[in-house]
Amino acid sequence: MNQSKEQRILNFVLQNAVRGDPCSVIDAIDTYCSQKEWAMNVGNEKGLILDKTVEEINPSVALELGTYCGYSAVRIARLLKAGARLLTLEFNPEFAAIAKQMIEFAGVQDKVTLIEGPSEEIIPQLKKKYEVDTLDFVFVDHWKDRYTPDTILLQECSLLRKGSVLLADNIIVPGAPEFVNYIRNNPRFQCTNYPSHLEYMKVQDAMEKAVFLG
Ligand SMILES: O=c1[nH]cnc2c(O)cc(-c3ccc(F)cc3)cc12
Ligand SMILES: [Mg+2]
Repeated sequence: MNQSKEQRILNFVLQNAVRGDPCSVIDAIDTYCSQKEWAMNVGNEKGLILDKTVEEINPSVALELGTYCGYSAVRIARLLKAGARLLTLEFNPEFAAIAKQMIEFAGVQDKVTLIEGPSEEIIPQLKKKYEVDTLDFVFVDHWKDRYTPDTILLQECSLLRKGSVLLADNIIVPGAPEFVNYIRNNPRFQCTNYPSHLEYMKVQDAMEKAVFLG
């Protein structure tokens, strides 16, 4: 049976990166996806904005919506302090299976909990089933139509506290205009826009940071 693109990305990492070295995994994915096959990893340009945001917050508990192949999970987890953890949600079983292997190869599996399923079902379980109190950081990078409902759901589930930071990818491409309108007009969030480019392309994209004011 033909291999998927995601399996080809993983194979390239297994053959070209160093087991236990998250940076080599990140570099291998960026090399493959910029030279061989485009894929929707956040990439190295927007990845630097993600890095700086994570370093600034130094989160104890982080959530990622949209794991895909695990590129940003590895990117975030490599920066987490001892004892800190990342929960990452992926709806697509094939993507989740690839990401699991990617995260383990990178050696960050002790910091990452990969949860397979729809975000609208998992978010309400985070407190009781996954022992989350509140979230320090949320990377929003799943399906644009879920950005707003899941941001509302996070609030309804009391998962955000004063100072919780959301960072959303793909504000321009594919675009999340309804989310931008919601978050920028919501007095409970302080927003900052970070212009950048679509991963591996000379196309304008942007990330939006939204600090929950409580
Ligand atoms: O669906 C997406 N989820 C999360 N991130 C994405 C991302 O960074 C880029 C894109 C994307 C962008 C342009 C295109 F022509 C086709 C797909 C989709 C997602
Ligand atoms: Mg994205």
